Amino acid sequence: MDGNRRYSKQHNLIEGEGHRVGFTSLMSMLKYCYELGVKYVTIYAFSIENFKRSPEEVQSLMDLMEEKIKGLINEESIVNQYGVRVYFIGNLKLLSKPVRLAAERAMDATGKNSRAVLSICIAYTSTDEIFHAVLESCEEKRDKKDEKSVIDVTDIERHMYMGVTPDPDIIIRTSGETRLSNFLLWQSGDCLLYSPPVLWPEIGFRHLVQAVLDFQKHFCYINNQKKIGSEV
Ligand SMILES: CC(C)=CCC/C(C)=C/CC/C(C)=C/COP(=O)(O)OP(=O)(O)O
Repeated sequence: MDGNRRYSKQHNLIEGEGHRVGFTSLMSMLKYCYELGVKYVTIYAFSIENFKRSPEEVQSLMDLMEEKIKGLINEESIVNQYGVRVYFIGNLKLLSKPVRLAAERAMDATGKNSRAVLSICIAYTSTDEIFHAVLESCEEKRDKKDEKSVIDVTDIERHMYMGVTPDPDIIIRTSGETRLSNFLLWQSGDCLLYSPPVLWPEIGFRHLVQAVLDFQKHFCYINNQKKIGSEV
């Protein structure tokens, strides 16, 4: 969700307002996704790197997160309207207690929803996720005194925070940026990156449709290549 602060500046809004408008865009995009039948959506809401922003900005973002996470479990929220199970993904120990508790409550409250899955990456970076997964895999081997003492890829994947969802088909990053910024590096090997030239608060239905069309074009090409036996 790139570009919230630039949107604030461009529209002479007070600092932090861009993130509020960004949250409204997020809710609209989720509604479009669920209406189109997208079952898994993962959002990059706050990276471990984001903790390096000014203490005031971090605090105001955490306050916003707490407020919005609590709102997610209201009866009329999109999450409940569409039967969405929510996961918070990342190094949740790094969050303040109120945000962590709100996240845990939202995961509990939506635990029985099964029509779609929303994974919210918060205090997340991909390298941190991979490091934790490798560490936990090694500890598991050590504790179980497994005769097969070497870890393999399936061990690491079982311990990924993202183990609750399949690998993504499309990553959408706004404001024309084509960097992954430490997001889903392990999971995005075969993924389309779509980068519309708008700030996150300006994203709309047409961008989602374009992303899906690009994806379909890309995979038609790959499937045709497979049919004629070429290397992809
Ligand atoms: C509960 C829940 C899911 C809440 C989400 C709240 C929300 C909209 C968070 C976005 C935070 C963020 C760092 C956005 C990136 O824009 P930026 O600050 O990097 O903007 P810039 O690219 O213009 O600097």
